[in-house]
Amino acid sequence: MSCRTGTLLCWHSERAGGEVLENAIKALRNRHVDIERVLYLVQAGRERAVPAFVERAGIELVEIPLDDPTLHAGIYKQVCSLVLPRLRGLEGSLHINVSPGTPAMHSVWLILHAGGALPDGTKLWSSQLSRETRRPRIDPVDFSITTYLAEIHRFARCEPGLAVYEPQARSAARHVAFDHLARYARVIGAPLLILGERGTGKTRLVETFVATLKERKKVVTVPCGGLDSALVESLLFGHHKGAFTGAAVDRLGLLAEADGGILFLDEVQDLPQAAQRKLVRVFQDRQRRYRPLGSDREKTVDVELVCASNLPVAELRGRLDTDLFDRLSHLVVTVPPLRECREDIKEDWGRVWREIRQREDLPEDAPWSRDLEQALRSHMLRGNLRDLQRLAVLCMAWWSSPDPSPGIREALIQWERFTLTPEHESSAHGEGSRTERIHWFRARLARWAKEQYGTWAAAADALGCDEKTLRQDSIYGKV
Ligand SMILES: Nc1ncnc2c1ncn2[C@@H]1O[C@H](COP(=O)(O)OP(=O)(O)OP(=O)(O)O)[C@@H](O)[C@H]1O
Repeated sequence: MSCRTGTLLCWHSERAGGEVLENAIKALRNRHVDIERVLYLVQAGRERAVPAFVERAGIELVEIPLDDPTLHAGIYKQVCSLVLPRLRGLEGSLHINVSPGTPAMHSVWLILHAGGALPDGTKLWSSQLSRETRRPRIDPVDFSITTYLAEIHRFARCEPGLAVYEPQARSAARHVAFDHLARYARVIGAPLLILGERGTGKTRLVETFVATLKERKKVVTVPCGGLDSALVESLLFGHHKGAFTGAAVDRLGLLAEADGGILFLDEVQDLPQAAQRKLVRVFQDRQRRYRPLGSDREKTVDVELVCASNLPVAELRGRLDTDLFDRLSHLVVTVPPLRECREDIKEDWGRVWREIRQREDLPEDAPWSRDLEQALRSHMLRGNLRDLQRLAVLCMAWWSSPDPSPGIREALIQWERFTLTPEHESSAHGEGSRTERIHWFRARLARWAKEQYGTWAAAADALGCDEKTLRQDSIYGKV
């Protein structure tokens, strides 16, 4: 039988030494898995305990700094940042010997596996010496738990070009939102309402995460703001030929089109009142009954309802039919604005960049510099992901090689000059935390001075500061 080739991941065993690794490789070969590459993980500072053959055999030694090898969180964090990146673009299969190391090290492999963080098809193995024969053996670990994280990762791998949020958000606000989303999306038959400012990615979340979590591939998205109120009922519920003037042929309607999937009403507050009332009746019981226009027979569909709105909940209550609001307000998730998720901003920026980047001469990974970091960490980002998209496009337009810094600086100035939120929406004292307001004020002052005195040098002179400070200030905050 031919051998499959693969990569083996294994912690160094303090107790049993290099034998564990050698035995695991042999035992895998007996199972027709030929290990070509080994990532041998050793706690930083313990390298001297690593057997000499590891170096001779060209094994990749990965030193992992750990304050305490019994703490799951520390191990998890280090493995995510030091080991997982090495697995990108892996050829062949991945095998993990979960046996060596502390129990916490052991369980982190299981957690990563259940969370979908490892490449598809990764195999977990448990190695030991057979009690009877004293020969090495290796057994598959059956740990086929799947979590919503695993499902989302799988989705992201299927659609690599599409930017989707990382399910393991770093910020508390996003983490809580995704946790709620995962719980609520799994409730079958209950409408889900997703709130959030413009550009927080609600539509994409529904079409990806929510669809995956609900295990429904089809999502029929209805942008309610653009519907013609005279035709909306026929559009949603369908009609029979001759139901009204102009109904020349039968129309199935979006509800029927969504059968077996999700009907997603985006900006639900813009749905005309009559259609809202009719929807309440459709979703009042599990049978989802409705009557197409001009028909005397009821139809039933199997549809999950998801709605989204960028209005705050109090305002939405005022805009929606009372019964529809009551129906929709059982399961509500608010996607936080980007300014409340600063810890995630670098990843967000990276995803936006990769999705927008089209030219081969631009780097695949988003640029990152002190200027960019400061701007992204202090800008109000009222347009959320769309602000990042605008910055990415500007950076691409001003890109300069081989040193991109001047172009990025210019892009930041242009970015700050125009904001996606109209001026009157921001208060005279800025918005957000004290630090954010101070940045906002400094940015306005710097730009005002530049306009007033003509050049950065003259403006700095007039304000009694250095030019560099003033230029830096100008790219912070929101005008
Ligand atoms: N996780 C993401 N990472 C990067 N870009 C994203 C992500 N999700 C969505 N986008 C992009 O951000 C933009 C805004 O996304 P989306 O339309 O889903 O937001 P929204 O909250 O529905 O906005 P609106 O309320 O204005 O319709 C889209 O152009 C989309 O391509």
